[in-house]
Amino acid sequence: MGRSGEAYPTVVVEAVTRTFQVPSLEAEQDLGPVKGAMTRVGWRPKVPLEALKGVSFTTHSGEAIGVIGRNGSGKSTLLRLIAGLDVPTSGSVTTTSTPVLLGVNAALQPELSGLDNARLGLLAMGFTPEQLQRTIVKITEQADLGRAIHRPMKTYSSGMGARLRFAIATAAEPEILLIDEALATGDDASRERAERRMEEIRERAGTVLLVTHSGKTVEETCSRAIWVNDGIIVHDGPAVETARAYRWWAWNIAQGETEVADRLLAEALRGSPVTDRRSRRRTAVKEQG
Ligand SMILES: Nc1ncnc2c1ncn2[C@@H]1O[C@H](COP(=O)(O)OP(=O)(O)OP(=O)(O)O)[C@@H](O)[C@H]1O
Repeated sequence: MGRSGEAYPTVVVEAVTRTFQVPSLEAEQDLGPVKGAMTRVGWRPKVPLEALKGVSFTTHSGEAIGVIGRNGSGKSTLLRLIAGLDVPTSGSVTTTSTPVLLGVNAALQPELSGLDNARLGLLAMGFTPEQLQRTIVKITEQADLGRAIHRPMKTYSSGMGARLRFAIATAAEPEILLIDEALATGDDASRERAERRMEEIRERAGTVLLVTHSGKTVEETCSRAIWVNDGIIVHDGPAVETARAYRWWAWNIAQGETEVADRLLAEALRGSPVTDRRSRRRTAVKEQG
């Protein structure tokens, strides 16, 4: 929120598309008799892959927004575009300040200790030596790795690495924090600490965008959620409502109930509330009993 307490826009995504040109064996089949000659000279036919097909939304100060969707739906591509690590094929992304992207693969050095990685991370983010001293203490507390902070990062479990990355990225107190699945690997205690930290960032009028497959994480940590499927936004609304609609759809996919899933997707796209018929049936049975 601004000084007046009003929420203000922090990220504006307008009609964004992103098309990748990807080599495809399928396209090679279509070449017919010239296929052998063409591929022998090292040429590989490419097909366009539309990872994002016209996505628009605006985030505001003080919002924590979950971006949910199944594998390959376009979530990470969207986050990379907002971070400025990639450019849209068409459309635009505008941000009020430089976002900090915290990814599971954030570039930390496996041979260096957690502490040295934290120092390097802060220097890369432009911290002065005095600021660095103060912030290192905060990172050590947030990561809560005990003496392991002095060990090389290559000896860390994936959850320990995730905790350190989260602590480094949030120490910068960014106005816009982008998190790609980093909370998924932590245990309950570290997830709670991470959630508290996200809450602090929101309270300082920051915006947090969290990419995840987990509808549950979104319900627990976010105020709003954007459900992305096949490069388009299916639903953008309150976190609990959107995450439940997504989870119910994903459950039906997992059960092989594709017709129900297709109907739910169509309803969500139309903006109508997605009915959880399963829970309604259970309630009815309970009432009868
Ligand atoms: N650099 C790239 N080159 C070619 N195709 C890409 C590239 N990055 C992403 N894609 C494709 O774009 C689509 C969306 O990928 P993206 O990584 O954004 O999905 P996601 O929703 O984050 O998936 P996941 O949940 O599995 O991480 C996928 O079909 C993927 O194969």
